Amino acid sequence: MAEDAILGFLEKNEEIPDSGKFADEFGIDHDEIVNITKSLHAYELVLAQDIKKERWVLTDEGRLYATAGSPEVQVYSAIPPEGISPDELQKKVDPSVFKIGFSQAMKNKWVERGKQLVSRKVEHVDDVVKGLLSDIQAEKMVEQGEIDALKRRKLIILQTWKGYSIRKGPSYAPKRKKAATDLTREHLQSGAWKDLELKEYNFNAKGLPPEGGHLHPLLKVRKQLKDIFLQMGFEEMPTNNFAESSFWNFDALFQPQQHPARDSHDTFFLKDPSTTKCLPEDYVERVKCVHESGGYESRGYGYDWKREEANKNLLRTHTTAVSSRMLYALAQKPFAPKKYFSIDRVFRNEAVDRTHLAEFHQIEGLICDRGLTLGDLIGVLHDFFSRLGMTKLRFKPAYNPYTEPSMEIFSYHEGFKKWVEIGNSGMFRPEMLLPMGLPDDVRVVAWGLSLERPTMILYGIDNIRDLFGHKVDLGLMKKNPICRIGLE
Ligand SMILES: N[C@@H](Cc1ccccc1)C(=O)O
Repeated sequence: MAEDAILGFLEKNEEIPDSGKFADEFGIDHDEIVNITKSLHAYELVLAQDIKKERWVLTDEGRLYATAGSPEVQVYSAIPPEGISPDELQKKVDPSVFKIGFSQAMKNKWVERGKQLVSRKVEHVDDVVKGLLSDIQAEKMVEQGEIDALKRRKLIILQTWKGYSIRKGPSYAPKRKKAATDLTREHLQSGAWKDLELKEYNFNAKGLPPEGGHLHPLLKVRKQLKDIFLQMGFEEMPTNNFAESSFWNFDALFQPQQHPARDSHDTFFLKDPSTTKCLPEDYVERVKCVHESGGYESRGYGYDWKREEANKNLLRTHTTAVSSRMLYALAQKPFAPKKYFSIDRVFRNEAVDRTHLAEFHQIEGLICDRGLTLGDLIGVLHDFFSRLGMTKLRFKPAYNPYTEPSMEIFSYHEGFKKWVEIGNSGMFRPEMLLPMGLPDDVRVVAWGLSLERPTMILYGIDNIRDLFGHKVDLGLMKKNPICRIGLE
């Protein structure tokens, strides 16, 4: 509308001498005229020249008096012909104008103060100030002396007004063709493409920054944990076999064959191949013996151990299966102390809910050395978890078939204001280590935790399913751009 008005006016007239007056005449907001003029000027449809004008405008206070009357007249008018006590008068006048109004009215000698009463000194007053303010509002000429007085009373201020004088430019046309940014399907269908003016490409414009990859929260926390283990001098165990035999997953860990965890309700057994063919026979024999009748100062479980049960293949239910293989391999060589860790996927046949999934990740650490004690385990757990930001730890006696003593690990969560269980730990039993062939003064302290639990705590996620598949919130991932932290 402003554009049509300007270009249309210049079709018949030489010049718009003052954009301000033009805006008033056509009833268009001056800011709009200014914006359109700038754009028309940039495309040389018009030539615009700056004009600056200074003019007096009313302050907020000035605008108030221009309608309600000056404070001195407000005070004068509040005084009845018979006079009034100062207290009464004060009650009748707006408190924001009373003081200035009263002193101004005294100065003008319109009112006088007797012993008890304030009374009018003149019969009639003109509101000169109000009149002057209205004149300034209407941009009428006002004498310099009056201007100075109003300025001193902060009722008016000088404002610089900026506008343009506008003439036709070299590319003037009564109507501007809008340059299209895209060639659309509509342009093609309607035939408008034929005389379409396309906006030129701006090769200097900054493009959208390209998005690099981002680490999934689980990968990010896995990386942090891996770094912690490496800083503490741990070696990573090979964890690539999700499929494992019951032997390494349970039997080698002195987990009896009737244990409920070995039920198909808790464990996924493989159909094909359903059994393993390759186990170290003499070690299997020692494991069978320790389950059935003990040895190494143990009484064993006293049941009939079945090879078929140990042969059954399954999806590993914990990464302690990896640890049992590693410790057995270690026992086959002259003894050297070791610190091992693993972080990988495990599987449990569990009902899925907001805190359980049928597959998740386990973090496992173990230290194998002569003469280790429970104190060593507690010490290393404090070191490990404090590197994750968990400094307040508590331990609770627990039971695992393969550790004695065993401890659940709790950490105080400042946000939840409570102790939350974060892992499980213990010292591997002699019934597990001695059949492997480890020297009898070698002790192994170990602990395990899920990767999902600390990730959920760190990212404030309360449903484990939000960490998997299409449910992962991209906003969450965008917190971890790969370029900054590096892919492992
Ligand atoms: N394997 C145990 C964790 C653990 C590892 C090592 C020692 C003690 C406990 C679990 O699945 O919960």
